[in-house]
Amino acid sequence: MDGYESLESIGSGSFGLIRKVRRKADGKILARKEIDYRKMTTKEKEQLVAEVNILKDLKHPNIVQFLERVIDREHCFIYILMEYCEGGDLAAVIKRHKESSTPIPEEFVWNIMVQLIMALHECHHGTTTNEETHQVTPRPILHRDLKPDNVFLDGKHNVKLGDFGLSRSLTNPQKAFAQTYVGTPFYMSPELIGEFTYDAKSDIWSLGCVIYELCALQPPFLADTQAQLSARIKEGRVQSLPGNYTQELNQIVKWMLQVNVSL
Ligand SMILES: CNC(=O)c1c(C)[nH]c(/C=C2\C(=O)Nc3ccc(Cl)cc32)c1C
Repeated sequence: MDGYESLESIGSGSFGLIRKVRRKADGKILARKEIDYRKMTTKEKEQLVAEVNILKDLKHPNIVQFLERVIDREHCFIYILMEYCEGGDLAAVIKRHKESSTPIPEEFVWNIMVQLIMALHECHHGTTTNEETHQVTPRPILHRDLKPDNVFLDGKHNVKLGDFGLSRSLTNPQKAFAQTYVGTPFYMSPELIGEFTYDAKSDIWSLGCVIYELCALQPPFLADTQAQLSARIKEGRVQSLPGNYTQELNQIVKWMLQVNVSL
């Protein structure tokens, strides 16, 4: 990694820490995920390969841009260079507003929601084009771990969906078929609890949880145990947003958190 100057650590992602770095050639600031693969299981290494293959195929203004992957075999490290998001993650935004007891402005919530819908549309309905044949193929990708910690902000209020460490590419786009579920329990969708399967609707459910949390400054479903949380999620009873948010926003969140919706 001689071409980069290491700066401070800025967080942790799937498999490793995230560090701010400066590219020596042009001074550009980037984010670098640093992964020590000595301790990784075979399955984790496969998951990491899948993450890189998914990330490098995704080019969209609302998805963190992958730049390059570097393998340091001498020290058993893999480095993933990605765009820097100076605004940090949404979890920190929620924490700041919760600590100061100030609601997040509705305008900001709509802005986040629209941009995350664009990012998820690119994941779920994106395509790849073969350079030789120019054949266009659907390339459905499930994020599977959408949560405030995985949503980042650049310096211009642009929203960037990040950390595809648990994402999956659906090889057969006709079948929105199941994938084994992993991810953050608070944002687990009802279909996961039942059959532990995952499809595009589940990312929409997680989006509903993120938007709800931006407004209520806490997740829509809370419990002390996984069993209690699962029961509450399957029941699907969601409190309305705080009174300062409009009925329109309330309704959209309720639609995204509706149990047994078949798209
Ligand atoms: C306290 N840390 C931060 O404010 C922060 C900042 C300024 N940037 C980040 C994170 C990322 C960042 O800046 N670019 C990223 C690309 C991919 C992933 Cl998974 C994360 C990032 C974070 C967590």
